[in-house]
Amino acid sequence: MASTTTQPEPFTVNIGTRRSALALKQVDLVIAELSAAHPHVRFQVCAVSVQGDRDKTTPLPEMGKGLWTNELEAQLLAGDIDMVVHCLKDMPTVLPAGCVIGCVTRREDPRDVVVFNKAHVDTHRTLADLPAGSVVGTSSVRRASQLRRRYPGLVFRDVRGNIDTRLKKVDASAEDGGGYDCIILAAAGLHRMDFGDRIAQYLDSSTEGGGMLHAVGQGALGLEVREHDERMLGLLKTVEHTPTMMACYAERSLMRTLEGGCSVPIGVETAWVEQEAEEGESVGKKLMMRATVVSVDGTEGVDGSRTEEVASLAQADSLGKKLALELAEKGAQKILDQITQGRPAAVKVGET
Ligand SMILES: NCc1[nH]cc(CCC(=O)O)c1CC(=O)O
Repeated sequence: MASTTTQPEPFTVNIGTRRSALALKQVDLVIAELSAAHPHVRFQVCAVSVQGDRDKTTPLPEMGKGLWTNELEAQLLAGDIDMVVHCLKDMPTVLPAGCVIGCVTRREDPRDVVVFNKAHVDTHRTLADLPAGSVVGTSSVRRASQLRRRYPGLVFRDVRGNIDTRLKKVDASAEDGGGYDCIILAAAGLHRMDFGDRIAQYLDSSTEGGGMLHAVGQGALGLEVREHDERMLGLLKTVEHTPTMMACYAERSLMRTLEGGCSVPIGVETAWVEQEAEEGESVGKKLMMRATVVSVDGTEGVDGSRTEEVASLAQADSLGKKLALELAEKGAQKILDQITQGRPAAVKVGET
């Protein structure tokens, strides 16, 4: 008797996304992973422009937290779409009721990088090569604050737009002068868009001459679904990258505890560290996390790190909370209160 295997019934999943080239590339990457695991599922991409795409003039810190996510989450809760692919770093640490992060996929390089305008590519390799008064383009308070602290002679100017727009703006500076000597971007976005050849310098805690810590969740993709949608939750389990999910959980817990938002100068770095197994001890996995909170003008900074065994999301959450409380006691809360209570920061991103 020939055995017959019943093929699962095909169905369609509607995936919500922003319209930017990076967002569409990221959805393609996720669909490729999901299709390999679930060949009977069809995927429909539903792209929309969101507040952060439409409003290109208001400085990001003044636009609130859900500028990249709110409209997509409304479609998810209305049942118009089944899932949303977000850049995890753009997701507020508290989600709307009824929404959950179904999974986090394998992380791209989480570091920030330096891209010089074309007039400098043969003479400048690092931020340390820039003379005082050079102009660095970034709309990120986190990036500007940390770099003001390490390179007090540099000038910071807002640069808005998607990756290709920002690359065009920095390259236009080579022709028309003014503009930017360099801009700061995420390695992940450039790698995914095949612009890796524009990267002159990677920035992290080990950068000679001064680097920076990346944004919470940077380089990772968060796949958001309705909290009781078991079919979607089941699909996503097959593309989850657990080490990334746990590390990002710890990072988001730190930011949630410090009540930061996407536009608050908090930087993090996480790494899984092997631990020597003591005689007879089971070898667990330890997660090292370092974090920094810097005043907008770069004159004050609080840094800390903590390493703990993390084998569950609860332990990841606890690590983030503990490090956040350590930073708060060391003075981070005072810095954050100055920013969030609307006290005019000494210098704002966008002022030259
Ligand atoms: N809204 C900006 C944004 N959100 C996510 C990324 C990079 C990709 C990622 O972190 O996964 C970027 C671009 C940048 O910071 O250069």
